Amino acid sequence: MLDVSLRHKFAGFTLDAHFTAPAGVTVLFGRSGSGKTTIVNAVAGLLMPQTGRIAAGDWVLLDTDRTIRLKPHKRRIGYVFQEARLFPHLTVRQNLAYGAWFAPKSAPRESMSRVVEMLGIGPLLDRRPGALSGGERQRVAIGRALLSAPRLILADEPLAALDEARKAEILPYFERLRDEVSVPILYVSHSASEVARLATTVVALDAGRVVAQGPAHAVLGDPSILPTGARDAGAVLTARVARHHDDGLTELDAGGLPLFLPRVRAAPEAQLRIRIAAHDVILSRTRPEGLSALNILPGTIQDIRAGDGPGTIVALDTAAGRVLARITQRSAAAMALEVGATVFAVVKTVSVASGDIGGGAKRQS
Ligand SMILES: Nc1ncnc2c1ncn2[C@@H]1O[C@H](COP(=O)(O)OP(=O)(O)OP(=O)(O)O)[C@@H](O)[C@H]1O
Repeated sequence: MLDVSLRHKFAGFTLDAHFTAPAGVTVLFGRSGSGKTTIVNAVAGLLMPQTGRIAAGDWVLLDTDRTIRLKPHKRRIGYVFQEARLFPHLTVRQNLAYGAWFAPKSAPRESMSRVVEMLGIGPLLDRRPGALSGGERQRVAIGRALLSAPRLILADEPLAALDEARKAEILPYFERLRDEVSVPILYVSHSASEVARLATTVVALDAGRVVAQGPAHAVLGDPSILPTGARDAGAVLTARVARHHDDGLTELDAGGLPLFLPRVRAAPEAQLRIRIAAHDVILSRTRPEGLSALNILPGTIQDIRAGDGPGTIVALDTAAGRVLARITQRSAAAMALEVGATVFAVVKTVSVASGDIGGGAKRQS
């Protein structure tokens, strides 16, 4: 468990952030300038906040009241940056061993063989970084961080420099880390898809303050938060793979409701997390018929939030979970939508991007 409490003033910007990161992935999520990097720098020890306390369990990194200020290299943090920053003259095996070299000898740590297996880097061990793809390099960097016996892993936009294919390659490894490693992971992102797939906990930031923190489905499903704006709005559902159909569709069971997606590579019974973008959802007052869309989720409206423009976000609770819909204020008025009303959310099967479907997530309540 990581506890962070920070206050720091720059000219024109005040950071006043307090949050707790339990096991799993805690994503610092907010638009540019909201304070993510300032927090990361304070946790890393590169910025000395005017007041603050940072502790990973009983390991105190900073406590300005008690004048505890550990130097960056003493903080026992495993870093994963945008670029892998491996030593080019060392093999993958030697780069991994370098991480372990700095771990205190008595510290509990992951074994090299487990880390190699978890990240699928066995075949790469004798290569040098120059002979690896960007995604492979990043997996090695994650391994190096894990082998340093960290109290905390700090991942600062680790996918930002990768193209979509490479992101898709790395995300499952972060999912495994989240589900199989007990070290808390503090992960910075401004990508709603990444947050939806990875976050155990979301810390939403705005102008230096934490505006919400909690499980991903609760924070992303709250239309009053929207850390990166209404365009990015989208709720997260958890569902189980029911069966694969011959016509290329996968049928999920989402709280008893069937949800059809283009073929998902996951075994029957696997638990998935699915982000449904709010702009891909259509609302209807009556159950639609004669429609090409396969997914129709009945629900009850919980909240209606008009934006600055012509749009409005409608939040509804369905048996599958919270769904957000972004529609025009004109439509909301024409349909006389109100809290408590029953509506049907229509989600096109092909609109759910493969990057928005993640594996292994246990729903936190
Ligand atoms: N050393 C500094 N001196 C003065 N102001 C600073 C300093 N560092 C950051 N700031 C200001 O603090 C605010 C938060 O910046 P920060 O880099 O933490 O945001 P961010 O959420 O990480 O943004 P991005 O996603 O663009 O990296 C910004 O307004 C920035 O200009």
